[in-house]
Amino acid sequence: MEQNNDGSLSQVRHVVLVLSGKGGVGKSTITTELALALRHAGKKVGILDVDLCGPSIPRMLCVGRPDVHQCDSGWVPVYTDAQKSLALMSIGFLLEDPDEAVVWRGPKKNWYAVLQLYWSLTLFIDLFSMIGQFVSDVAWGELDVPAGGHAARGRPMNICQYWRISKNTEWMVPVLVTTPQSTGDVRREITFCKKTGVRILGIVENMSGFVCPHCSECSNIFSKGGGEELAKLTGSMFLGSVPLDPLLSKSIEEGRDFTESFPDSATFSAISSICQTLLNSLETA
Ligand SMILES: Nc1ncnc2c1ncn2[C@@H]1O[C@H](COP(=O)(O)OP(=O)(O)OP(=O)(O)O)[C@@H](O)[C@H]1O
Repeated sequence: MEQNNDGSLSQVRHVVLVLSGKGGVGKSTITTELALALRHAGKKVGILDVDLCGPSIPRMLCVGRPDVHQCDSGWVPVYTDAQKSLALMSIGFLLEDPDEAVVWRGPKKNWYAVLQLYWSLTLFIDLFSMIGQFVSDVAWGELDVPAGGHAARGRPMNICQYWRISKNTEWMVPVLVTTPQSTGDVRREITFCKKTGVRILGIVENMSGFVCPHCSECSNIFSKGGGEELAKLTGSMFLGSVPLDPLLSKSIEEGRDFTESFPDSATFSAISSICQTLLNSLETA
């Protein structure tokens, strides 16, 4: 397994894991938008979507459910552009129906019984170590930044543990996504990262204020600044905040590239600024 790991990720410069303490706070959105922003910055990027509970990144990038195949070095990711600068591999590509129970498509079908068993017992640990193997089973080729492993909610840290076991801790650079008020859940993830020696790249506060679709003014409908506060409290870097923007959710629903469609928006500036801070931290690490 380790050999495989080294092979498939040997030409990948950085691995950034996008985590949160709970569901629905915008892991997929932040992963997708950061990947697109990195691509705009001229980087070659890959996304690994390991959200078993509802892989949504293929929809966000408008790639549907292509038939994926394996080459000698693993699963061949799907490229979202002609220049092959944004690669995507999603666990959803291997499922019969991503909207239904976990049932692998094609050759992975023999996992079905095992997965069903683990699913019903909610014993995710072995399931996630299998996801860890999935990470190393993708033939990424040469990439600057795979912006995520988008980790499934629930037990994302099992993926970190897998990497630790694989002696690749230096790749583990989590970006933690929080909403302004749900910082307690992320705090637990930070504690875990610190205890296990996993380096934290920083915190992103998502849904930070609401952008009015009529006048574009941003109002703080919830409290603001929880992410920055948490960063200070835990000695982590604050990467920036992204507002709740109806134009962003519309772009995501329609599979359109927000960074291309709304380059003059404040939300785009926020995403670009996070992307730049991320790149600087990765380069100076
Ligand atoms: N900044 C934002 N502006 C507008 N809509 C957003 C923003 N962030 C997330 N959303 C919307 O919120 C919903 C949940 O986001 P997303 O799927 O990215 O969360 P998640 O943490 O990946 O969820 P899950 O844990 O279920 O996988 C989506 O409909 C997404 O379009």
